[in-house]
Amino acid sequence: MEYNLNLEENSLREENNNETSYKNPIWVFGYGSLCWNPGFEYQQSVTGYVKGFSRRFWQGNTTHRGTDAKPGRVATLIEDKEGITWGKAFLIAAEDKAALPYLSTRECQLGGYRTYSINFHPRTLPSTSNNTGKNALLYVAIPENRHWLGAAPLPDIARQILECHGPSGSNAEYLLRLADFMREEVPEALDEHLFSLERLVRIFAADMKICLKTLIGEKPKDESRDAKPESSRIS
Ligand SMILES: N[C@@H](CCC(=O)N[C@@H](CS)C(=O)NCC(=O)O)C(=O)O
Repeated sequence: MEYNLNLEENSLREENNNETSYKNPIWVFGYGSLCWNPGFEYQQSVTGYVKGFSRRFWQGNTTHRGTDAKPGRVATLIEDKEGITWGKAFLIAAEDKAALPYLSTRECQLGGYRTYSINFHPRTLPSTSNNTGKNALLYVAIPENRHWLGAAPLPDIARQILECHGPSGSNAEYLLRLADFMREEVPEALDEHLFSLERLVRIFAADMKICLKTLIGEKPKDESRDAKPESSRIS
């Protein structure tokens, strides 16, 4: 699958993976672990969405939620003309010199993602008048990368997620915290792929008498400068 990298409103515009500083504050849009575990300092965050893409657990991962022997599955975006993907955008201060190098290592070097820019639509901040949203960096794994796994039957993906674990924790934590983020932040949004996987993981865990609470552990602390304690409901 080739991404149409031309400069249409909803397309991805590739950026230099190694760009580490910008003259102005810059938005980074997260739609996977960045939603609940950004791991970098930011000035503010806002829930929002991107158009023209859907989220899929089609990216393999051996450095955070899996191993070389048993790769896990993490989120990426695929082109979908009718798609809307909700996530969270983080504003990084222009003088911040740590966040982008951190993200480049975490996402690109370790995860096989590439850096793009896209228009995102904040839910609460006033979008620009012509409703094109705000420009943001985001990290997307495309099929040509070395970790790509691609589509598979949902039960197979769910079993893989339930079985895998890596240096950052269980693959199940990754899935369930993202589902939790969506329920808490965007209860009205439907993400059939995400919630079907969550349902299957919960069913398989019950069948195998796996305690998900133990598998998931404590939620990472928020790095925002005005961190508010967040409820982390995992049952
Ligand atoms: N780029 C997506 C996905 C990012 C993602 O999930 N990356 C993984 C694999 S490189 C990661 O950083 N995981 C950290 C973790 O699982 O705690 C996002 O915006 O959230």
